[in-house]
Amino acid sequence: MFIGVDCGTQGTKALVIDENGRVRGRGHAAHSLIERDSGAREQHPSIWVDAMIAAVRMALKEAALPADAIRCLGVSGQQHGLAVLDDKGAVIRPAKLWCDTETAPDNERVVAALGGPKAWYEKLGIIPLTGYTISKLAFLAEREPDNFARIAHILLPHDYLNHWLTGRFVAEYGDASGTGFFDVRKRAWAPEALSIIDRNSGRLAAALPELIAPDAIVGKLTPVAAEALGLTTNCLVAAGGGDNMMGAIGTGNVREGVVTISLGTSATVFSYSDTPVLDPSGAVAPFCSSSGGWLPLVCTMNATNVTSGGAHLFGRDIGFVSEALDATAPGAGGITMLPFLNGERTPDLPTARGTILGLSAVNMTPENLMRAMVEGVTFGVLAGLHRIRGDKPAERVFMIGGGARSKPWRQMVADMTGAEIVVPTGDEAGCLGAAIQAIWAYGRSNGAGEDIAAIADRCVSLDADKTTTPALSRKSAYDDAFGLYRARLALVHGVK
Ligand SMILES: Nc1ncnc2c1ncn2[C@@H]1O[C@H](COP(=O)(O)OP(=O)(O)O)[C@@H](O)[C@H]1O
Ligand SMILES: O=C(CO)[C@@H](O)[C@H](O)COP(=O)(O)O
Repeated sequence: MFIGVDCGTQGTKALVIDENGRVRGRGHAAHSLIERDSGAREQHPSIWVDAMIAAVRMALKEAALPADAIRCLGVSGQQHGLAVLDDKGAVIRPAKLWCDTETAPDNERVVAALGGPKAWYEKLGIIPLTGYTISKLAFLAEREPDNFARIAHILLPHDYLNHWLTGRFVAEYGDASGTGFFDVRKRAWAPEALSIIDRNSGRLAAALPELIAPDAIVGKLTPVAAEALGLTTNCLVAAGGGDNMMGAIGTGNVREGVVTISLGTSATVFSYSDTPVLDPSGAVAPFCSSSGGWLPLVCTMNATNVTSGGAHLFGRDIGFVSEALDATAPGAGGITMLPFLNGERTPDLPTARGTILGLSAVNMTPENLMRAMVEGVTFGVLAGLHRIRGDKPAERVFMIGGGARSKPWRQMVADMTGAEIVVPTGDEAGCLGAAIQAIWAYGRSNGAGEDIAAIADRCVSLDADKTTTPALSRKSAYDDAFGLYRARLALVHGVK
């Protein structure tokens, strides 16, 4: 038996599976979020640990297995967050998250310091956008010098959890490729990027965790971790990775041609590649996969935070998202929402805020407004899909994340993209991917040579009830609404 844990923005999920991917138990615990008007979005790493313990214990209880049945555990984590520890291993301050836009001026400074976007593209293959880890380090150097001076360890969220589980400081390529101090072509740390932040960059370079391969074992659970989780110290911990990298594995997106859309707090679109995919515009993130290749990805910062916020605003629960979509027609009666509540990464508008356009006395209903929020989020995904696929339409797309639970939202994505939408069974693709990677790493540690694609083929199955066929009759209404969205985006923000 294997466990996959996914530390997302709004909560931690856990899944116990057998070696064929059959789900034996599941658990969940919510996270709180520190939000400030400045664009700050932060979480204390201790809440990730507490939520992981609660989610794993819940999943184990449902699985009703003895503690020693679990061979290996893998952790998937929200990307880009910065956890900094001092030389005693204590957390210095709350982690700034992937959706933190307070660091927008720091990112501008970082990009300029190496010679601008073109120089970044040529030297490291990546152009930092607000949200990547490097601007968070620059923020600490500039605005919190006392905290900055104490940094002895730099960790991403899943690295922090791996450290708590095993005592080791390690990172793997996929998640590390989203830091901005990583050379995505060479798959190695890039200390020259750290020298932008601190002339004494040797100190920061020494604070980086050791890089390990995605099929490596980090170590065994420490006695403290084993006791807290209800497992034994024989349980191994796999490398884990960023949540999109694990979502890729959990949808079999480990070979070319597969496309995945994730509707979590963020929305992402990604598709595996055997070779680096580098974008001189910076809009497609040139990340590495956690299965041995690369994972070009487009991320928008505003997805289910917008839709759940909307439902809350109307005094309703999350079911209102589906109800409103069922009650209204494509185009939301002419209302467009530019949903940039957190500022936005794609398009690159970190200091933007949300806008609603096209209201009239007739169309201004809670249902139309809710639909405009969902459409605004989904148009961002559609634009991302076009960037990833160019003019090659996708015939089939995996949809994952909390938003994939909504039937009419799945239909909307099918209708807009013209693709058949499929959803993996088990509901939690990030957890499933982490557990599949754990099977892979456990096998390797025992001398087995099974390929990750073969394990994914065995473990990923489709939830037949959720397969959704596009309705061509709605396509032109969505094309018109997308045209209006783009025109209004250009009008308000001057971008295409
Ligand atoms: N049936 C549903 N319809 C629409 N949205 C949903 C539904 N179920 C869950 N969600 C949304 O999914 C969110 C959680 O998604 P998840 O992928 O777990 O996010 P994260 O990984 O960022 O924490 C919830 O906060 C909620 O907004
Ligand atoms: O920043 C990115 C990807 O580059 C986000 O996708 C985060 O990884 C957060 O994921 P969710 O909490 O939305 O799953």
